[in-house]
Amino acid sequence: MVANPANAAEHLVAMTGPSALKMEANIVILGTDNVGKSALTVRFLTRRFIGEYGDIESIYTHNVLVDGREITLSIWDSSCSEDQCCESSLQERRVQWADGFVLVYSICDRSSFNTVAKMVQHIKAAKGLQGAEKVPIVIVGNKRDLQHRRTVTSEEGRLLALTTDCQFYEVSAAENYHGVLVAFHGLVDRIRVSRLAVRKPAGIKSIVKSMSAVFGRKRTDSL
Ligand SMILES: Nc1nc2c(ncn2[C@@H]2O[C@H](COP(=O)(O)OP(=O)(O)OP(=O)(O)O)[C@@H](O)[C@H]2O)c(=O)[nH]1
Repeated sequence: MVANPANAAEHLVAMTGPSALKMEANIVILGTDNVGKSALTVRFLTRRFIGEYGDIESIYTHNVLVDGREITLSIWDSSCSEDQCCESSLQERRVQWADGFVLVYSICDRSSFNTVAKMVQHIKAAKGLQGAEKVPIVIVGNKRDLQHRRTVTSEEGRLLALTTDCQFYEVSAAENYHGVLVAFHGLVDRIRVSRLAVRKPAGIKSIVKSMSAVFGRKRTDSL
C-alpha cells in the first residue's frame, strides 16, 4: 500500500476509449504538527479512527468510485513542522508532485490556521499557473468535536476559502467518516474540473496546429 514518492503515479490522466471512466490523481495532505493529517488520511482510507498515528511520512494508493468513474488516488500524508511548511526542498517536491491539496488546520490551534493561509499563497505561486487555470485546494478545519477549545471560527475558515478560491470543510476525523469522505470527494471534483479547463484550450491549439501542418505541407508540396 505504501509507495515511494519518487515513483509516484503520473498526473491525472483522462483516457479515451473503454478506459474513459478511469483516472489517476496525486493528492498531498499538508498542515502543521498535530492537526490530524494522518487521522484524516486513515479515516478516508479505512473509515476508522485509531487515535495515535506516529509521524511516518507515506504515500498510499487508493481506488475510489466517484460518479461512476474509477479513480486511483495516490495520497501523500506529509509530516512537517510549522517553519518547514512552506520553505523546504521536500515541500517543493510535494507541491510539484501533487494535482490537488488538502490543507489541514485544527480549529483549536490558530497558528495552524495562519500557516494554512500562507500555504495557499505559496502553493499558488509555486505552481505558476496561467489564465483560467486553478489549483485544486480544499481547506479542512479538523477537530470539530472540540468546540469548547475552538479558537478559529467557521466563518474565518469559510472566508479564507472564499477569498483564495478554495473549497472549505469543517470536520472531525475522530467522530465522523462522512464529513471526511465529502472533503476528499470535493477535492477530486476540483481536480477533474481543473483538468477539463486545462484541456479545452490545448484542444483548440492542437486543432489549429494540425490544420496549419496540413495546409502548410500542401503549399510546400505544390511548389
Ligand atoms: N479530538 C480530536 N482529536 C483528533 C482529531 N483528529 C486527530 N486527533 C488527534 O490529534 C493528534 C494528532 O493527530 P495526527 O493525525 O497524528 O496529526 P498529524 O497532523 O498527522 O501530526 P504529525 O504527524 O505530527 O504531523 C492525535 O492524538 C489524534 O488522535 C479529531 O478530529 N478530534
